[in-house]
Amino acid sequence: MTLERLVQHITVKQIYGKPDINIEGIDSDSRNIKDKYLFIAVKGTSVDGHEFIDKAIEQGATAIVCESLPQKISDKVVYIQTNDSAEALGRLASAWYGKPSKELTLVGVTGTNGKTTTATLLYELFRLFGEKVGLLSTVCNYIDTLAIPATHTTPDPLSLHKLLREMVDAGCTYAFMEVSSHSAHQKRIAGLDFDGAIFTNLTRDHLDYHKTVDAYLKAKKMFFDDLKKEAFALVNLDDKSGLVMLQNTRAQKHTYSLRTLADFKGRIIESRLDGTTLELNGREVEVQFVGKFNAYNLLAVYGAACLLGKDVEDILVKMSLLVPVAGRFQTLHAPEKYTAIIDYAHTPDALNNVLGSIKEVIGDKGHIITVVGAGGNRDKGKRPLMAQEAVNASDKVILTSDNPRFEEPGDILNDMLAGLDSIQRKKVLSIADRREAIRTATQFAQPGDVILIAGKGHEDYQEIKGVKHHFDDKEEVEKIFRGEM
Ligand SMILES: CC(=O)N[C@H]1[C@@H](OP(=O)(O)OP(=O)(O)OC[C@H]2O[C@@H](n3ccc(=O)[nH]c3=O)[C@H](O)[C@@H]2O)O[C@H](CO)[C@@H](O)[C@@H]1O[C@H](C)C(=O)N[C@@H](C)C(=O)N[C@H](CCC(=O)O)C(=O)O
Ligand SMILES: Nc1ncnc2c1ncn2[C@@H]1O[C@H](COP(=O)(O)OP(=O)(O)OP(=O)(O)O)[C@@H](O)[C@H]1O
Ligand SMILES: N[C@H](CCC[C@H](N)C(=O)O)C(=O)O
Ligand SMILES: [Mg+2]
Repeated sequence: MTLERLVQHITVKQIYGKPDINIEGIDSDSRNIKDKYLFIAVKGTSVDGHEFIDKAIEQGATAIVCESLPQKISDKVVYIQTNDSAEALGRLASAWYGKPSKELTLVGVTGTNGKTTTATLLYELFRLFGEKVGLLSTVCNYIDTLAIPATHTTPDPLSLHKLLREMVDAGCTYAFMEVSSHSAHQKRIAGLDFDGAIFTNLTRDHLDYHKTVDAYLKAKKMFFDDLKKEAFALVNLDDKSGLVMLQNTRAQKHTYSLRTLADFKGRIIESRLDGTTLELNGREVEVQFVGKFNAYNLLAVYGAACLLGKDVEDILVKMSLLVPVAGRFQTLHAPEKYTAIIDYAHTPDALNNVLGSIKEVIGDKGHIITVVGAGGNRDKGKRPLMAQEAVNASDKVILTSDNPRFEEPGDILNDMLAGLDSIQRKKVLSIADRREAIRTATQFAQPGDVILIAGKGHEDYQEIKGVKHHFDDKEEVEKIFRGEM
C-alpha cells in the first residue's frame, strides 16, 4: 500500500518528504520493523516510542509517524507529524487491514465486571442463531470456532485489526469484544467502527493505572463519546455511572435494569444453585446461571440481541441453552455433598456480588467458606477491601496467594489482613500456598456448605517472579473430589 493512501486516514500536521512510496508493513515496535516499513512512534507508559525512531530506521523503516520530529532528519525517510500517534496507530492499523470492522457488526462491552461474561454469552448466543461470529476476550479470542490465545483483554491495534480481518475472511458477520479501560485510555480502539456498546458497571479497580475513579470513568466514557449515531449505546441503569456514559454520545440510547423502568427490564423470580428463573420484559425464561450479577449480564445480552434485530421469542429459547463461562461462577459438586464454586472475582465489588449471590441461594442451609488472595504488582488499595468483603459475607475465610508476580506472598497477605480488626481475624486463616489453602477449605466443608475459590477463575497458571507455573483451581478441586490429594 502507498504511504499516500495510508496517511489519508489520519490527521496530518506536516509531511516531510514525498509520500509516494510503497509500504511493506506497519508497526509501533521498532523491534518488529523490516525493510520499507512504516514505524509509528507512540508514547507508552514505560518508554516513549519516539526514542526508537533511529533504531526503526536502522532496521529499514522508510516512513515515520510521530508527534515530534527527531533532531536529525534523514532525507531517505518520510516523516509524518500528527497530534496523536496513538489515535493514528489505530486508524492506520484499520486501513492496513482494509477496515475489517466496517464489514462486521461489531459490539464492544465495557465496565469493571461482567465484560468477559457478557461478550462471551453474546458470542455463544449468536452462534446458536447459526451465525459465524468472532470474539475478543480476556479468556480467549475466537475466529468462528478457531481459538486464538488471548494476551490482553483488548489487544493492541495491529493484533486487533488483524484478528478482525481474519474473522471477515472466515465469513464472520458479527464480532463481540471486551473494551478494557486501559485500551480506551491508550486508544487501542481508535479506528474501530462499532455498531453497539454495552456498559455493565463501574466500581474501583485498576487505580494503580488510572489513579482516580474519575479518570477511570472518563476512560470508559471515551468509548461511548466516540460512537457513531447509528450505533446503539446500552447501559445498566442500576449503576450510578450508567447515565454518565450516555451524556455525550451521539448513539441511540438504551437502558436495562432489574430495579426500575427501562427499555429492557428484568426481574428474578427464583434463584437456585443450579439456575435462575428470570422475567425479561414480561416473559419468563429459565437460565443455567446463578446470582443477581448474572441476571444483569443476561439482561445486557438480551437487550443487545434485541437491538441487533433478533426475534424476542427466539432469543429467550436460546438463552435457556447458554452455560457459564469458564471460571465464572462454575459450580462443582463434591461426593460429600458440598459445593465448590470457582469464580474470577478479583475486586471487592465482585466478591461482594458473588458472596451475596451464594447467600441468597443457600440461606441458612449451609456455611460459606471463602478462599481468596490478591494479585501482586497490581492495585494495592483493593487488598484490605477484598479481605473485608470476604470476611463480612463468609463463615470462614482462607487468605492465600493469587498471582504474587514480583511481590512476596506474605506482604500481600499482610496488606489484606490490615483491613481486618481482631474480631474479624478470628474467622481467618492465612495459608500462602494456594493448593494447601484449597485443600484446607475442603476439609472444613460439611454437606450443604459452599466453598468459594475466588480470584483466578479460568487462569491455568500462577505467576511467580516472572514465571508462570501451571495451576488451575478447577483441576485442584477435581483432584480432591477424586480423592487424589
Ligand atoms: C500498562 C499497559 O497497559 N501497557 C500496554 C502498553 O504498553 P506501554 O505503554 O507500556 O508500552 P511501552 O513499553 O511504554 O512502549 C511504548 C512504545 O514504544 C515501543 N517500543 C518499545 C521498546 C522498543 O525497544 N522499541 C519500541 O518501539 C513500544 O512498542 C510502544 O509502542 O501498550 C502495549 C501495546 O498495546 C500493551 O501490550 C501494554 O500492555 C501491558 C503488557 C499490560 O500488561 N497491560 C495490562 C495492564 C492491560 O492492558 N490490561 C487490560 C485489561 C485490564 C482488565 O480489565 O482486567 C487489557 O486490555 O488487557
Ligand atoms: N455484571 C456483573 N456485576 C458484578 N460482578 C460481576 C458481573 N459479572 C461478573 N461479575 C463478577 O466478576 C468476575 C469477572 O467477571 P468477567 O470476567 O465477566 O468480568 P470482566 O469485566 O471481563 O473482568 P476483567 O476485567 O478482569 O477481564 C466474575 O467472576 C464475577 O465474580
Ligand atoms: N485482568 C486483571 C485480572 C486480575 C486477576 C488476578 N488473578 C490477578 O492476577 O491479579 C488484572 O490484570 O488486573
Ligand atoms: Mg474480561
